[in-house]
Amino acid sequence: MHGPPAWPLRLLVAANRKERGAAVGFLAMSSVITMSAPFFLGRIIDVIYTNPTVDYSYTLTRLCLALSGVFLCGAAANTVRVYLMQTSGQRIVNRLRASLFSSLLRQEVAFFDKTRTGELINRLSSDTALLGRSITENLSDGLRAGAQASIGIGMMFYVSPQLATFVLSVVPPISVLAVIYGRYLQKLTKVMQDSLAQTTQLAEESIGNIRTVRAFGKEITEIEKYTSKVDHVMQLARKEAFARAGFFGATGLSGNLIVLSVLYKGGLLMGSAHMTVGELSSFLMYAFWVGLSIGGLSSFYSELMKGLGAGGRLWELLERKPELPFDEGVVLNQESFQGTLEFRNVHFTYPARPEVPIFQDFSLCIPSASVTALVGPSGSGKSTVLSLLLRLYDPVSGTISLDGHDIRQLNPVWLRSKIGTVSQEPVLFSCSIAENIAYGADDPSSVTAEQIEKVADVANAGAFIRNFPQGFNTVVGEKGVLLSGGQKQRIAIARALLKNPKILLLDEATSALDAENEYLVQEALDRLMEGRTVLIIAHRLSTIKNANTVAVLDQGKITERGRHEELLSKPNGIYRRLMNKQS
Ligand SMILES: Nc1ncnc2c1ncn2[C@@H]1O[C@H](COP(=O)(O)OP(=O)(O)OP(=O)(O)O)[C@@H](O)[C@H]1O
Repeated sequence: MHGPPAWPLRLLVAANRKERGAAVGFLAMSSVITMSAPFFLGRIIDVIYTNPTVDYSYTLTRLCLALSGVFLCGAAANTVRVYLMQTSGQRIVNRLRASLFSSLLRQEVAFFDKTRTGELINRLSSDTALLGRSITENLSDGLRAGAQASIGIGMMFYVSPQLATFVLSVVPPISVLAVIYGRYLQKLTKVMQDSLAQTTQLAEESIGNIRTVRAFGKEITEIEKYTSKVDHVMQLARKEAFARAGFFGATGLSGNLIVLSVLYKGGLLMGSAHMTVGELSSFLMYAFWVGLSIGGLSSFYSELMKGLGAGGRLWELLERKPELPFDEGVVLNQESFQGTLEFRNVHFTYPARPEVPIFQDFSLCIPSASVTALVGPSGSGKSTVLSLLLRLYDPVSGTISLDGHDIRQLNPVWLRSKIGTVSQEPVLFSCSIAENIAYGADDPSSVTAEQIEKVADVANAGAFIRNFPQGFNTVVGEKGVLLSGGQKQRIAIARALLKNPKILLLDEATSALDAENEYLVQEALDRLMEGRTVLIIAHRLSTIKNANTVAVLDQGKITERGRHEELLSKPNGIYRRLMNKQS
């Protein structure tokens, strides 16, 4: 098991104190009442047996009525206990989910390069529920079984110490069996939850990419892959079922054997007049309850082991410290913030692929309030430059600075709040267009409809949005599938306009838009770029020609830098070759 074993208990302690106290109180009450029943029932039997007292029917009625009242209280206490445990259980699951989600979203981007979405979703939905159930409802049932077993055993000794000693010599072997079974279950659950996580991963990927799956006609392949994953889960479930069946068979058998041995030994004791029939009946009922409670305890134990099996992975994720800081560091004041960016002797490899160097001695200055166009062959690392500026990754060595401050010293949340991005394939959320645009603001709820319409107009998006029947309330579908590429881009530009950042990172679309769309997007981009520090991954000649500087990225470093015409005039320049190839 990972992490300190006491942590599920910590979670439990975190649940509402009053509720917990009340639940334990009601638990004690219902257990005591349930366990007093056999004693009084034994008394009643003795009353029935020794019938010829004067007040026979009066005593019997009174005893039965009193006992019914007590049972009623017991039932009420039990009802409240179950209710409280169920609600506090859900609260713990919710809290667990919220903390896990919050821990996940703070992780560095490299973590998501290595971990798959479906797996994380499974941890969030299935593992949390399993663990939550195991430490609440199950714990409550377990406590009850424990309380009843101890009271029962105590009462057995009270009623007949001789018989009790005889019976209890049978219990230890069953406990050993339970421990072995629990260990096995804990291991199995870990494998099972991992396997379930893989299944969710596969489903998430196929459903999320249904267009690609359909275009390649791979539905059947995907279905087969999914089925085989599900089959694997089934195999594991079968193993668990087998162990469970054996275990429960064994405990059931030993329960019956205990009852039989009580009857046998008790019969002998009664024959030698050491016990009354009422006492033997009470004892039998206690033995029966103890048997049931021990059964309950073993299922509690096995459920707990399952919870701990699922909990180990959750714990790893909950406790994981992001490798890059999330919201700490220096914040530059408004006056000293200019927006000059500089890479100096940067070496970089992706953490997921440390053996492949992307940048070696990469240096580049991006002056404030000017446009720098970045060009270079495909795969040369242009998008990586943008990722490093957003501090999605840290360089292996060298520095990246903003106005002379190493960005590793700056607060990443502040840094990103000053940077706007529009990528080739802008990602929209499956909400309304207005909400998608407002996403750019620090506080989306304070953005007015007028502000949204204004930026949409500046981004040349207002007209087409108003043409939709639902206007700005049109829902764009998952990742914006209900919009065209050019429309998505203009919405992304409006979003960036609303953010109004000093620094702008743009990735120009390579895919050709039609002339009309192209013009509208270009005009919107030009308006967006005005007065900001811009780094643009440029593909279009017009963008390159208009840039204040063109930087050529090749083989992990900037090889040439200057205006378009200057670079073109170099006879053997890489830029010249690149441009020739393009045209
Ligand atoms: N998250 C990642 N983990 C590991 N390697 C990556 C990652 N992202 C990109 N790479 C690798 O880094 C190199 C540079 O990729 P990058 O996307 O920066 O190139 P690019 O110049 O923007 O390419 P293009 O013009 O085709 O978009 C590529 O070889 C790519 O395989």
